[in-house]
Amino acid sequence: MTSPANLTRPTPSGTINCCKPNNAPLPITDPSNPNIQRWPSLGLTLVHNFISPSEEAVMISAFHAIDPRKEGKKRISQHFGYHFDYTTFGASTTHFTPVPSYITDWVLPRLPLQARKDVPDQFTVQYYPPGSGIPPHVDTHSMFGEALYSLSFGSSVPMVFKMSGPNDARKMRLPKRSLVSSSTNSTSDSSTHPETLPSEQAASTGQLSPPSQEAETQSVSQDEESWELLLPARSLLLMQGPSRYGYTHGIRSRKTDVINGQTVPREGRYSITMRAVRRGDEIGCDCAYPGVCDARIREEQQQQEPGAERQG
Ligand SMILES: O=C(O)CCC(=O)C(=O)O
Ligand SMILES: [Fe+2]
Repeated sequence: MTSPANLTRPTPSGTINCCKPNNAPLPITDPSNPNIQRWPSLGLTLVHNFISPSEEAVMISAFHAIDPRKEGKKRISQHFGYHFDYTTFGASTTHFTPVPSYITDWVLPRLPLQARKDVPDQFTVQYYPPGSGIPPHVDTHSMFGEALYSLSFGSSVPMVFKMSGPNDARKMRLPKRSLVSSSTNSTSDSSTHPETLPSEQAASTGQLSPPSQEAETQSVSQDEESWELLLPARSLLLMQGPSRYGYTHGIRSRKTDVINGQTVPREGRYSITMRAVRRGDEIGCDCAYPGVCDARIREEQQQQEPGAERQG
């Protein structure tokens, strides 16, 4: 399917190129590949038909071979690749869950990579039962490479984007809350969940309104500055630049979506979030969004600690 992504919410004018009728950002279709849409000012790329329907069916079966649950309200996560090490605040070199062949054979070789260091080595496969979502958040800046990938399958869903503001910055400075989704594979204890990064444990800075079950009830706010991007089944979303560092993304918990003017019941959706773990000296961030940057928040908090060395 190559239909254009459906943008159903308005965005404020400003740095984003907007369009009528809904004032939402318009994509540019790659002249040499109609499956690829880009929003250059946001750093977003959407690749339609990234996997085939038969590959999708195999991936769904593989997920449920590990966890048969399909009902319920909770997002279910499975984790593959390198685990986080809370002692080093980086990736463990020993704690690793083998990555399934559907990822190594079908997904990784097709990723649009800017650089070799962007090759993801941490994978979160999630199942969203119908009606469930993920609260708005910014994926941790310092611990992962810039390129964040999300492959959707099973069904389509609108993802909500919103430029972060003071309220998001304030939330990121609150003490950590429960963060865990329902995880079932042997490797999916909360310490390996990418939503529970060391930075969050220490400083509650990993993600905004972290994607906890408790927070699932907290719907993504319906305001004029947010807008939705329909992620079709079998499409790959790449977030870089402003969409990676400055915008929150999330999925509203709701039973139906309005897609192209039609009310459509939510179906079960799967996604694979793919990230490249940063190690050693690579850990850090100098983005243009310090309000929601875990590296900056950590610096602030270190300076506030009694006995911390103060510069100047
Ligand atoms: O399900 C998705 O497409 C996105 C999930 C996400 O934002 C995350 O795991 O950080
Ligand atoms: Fe995310």
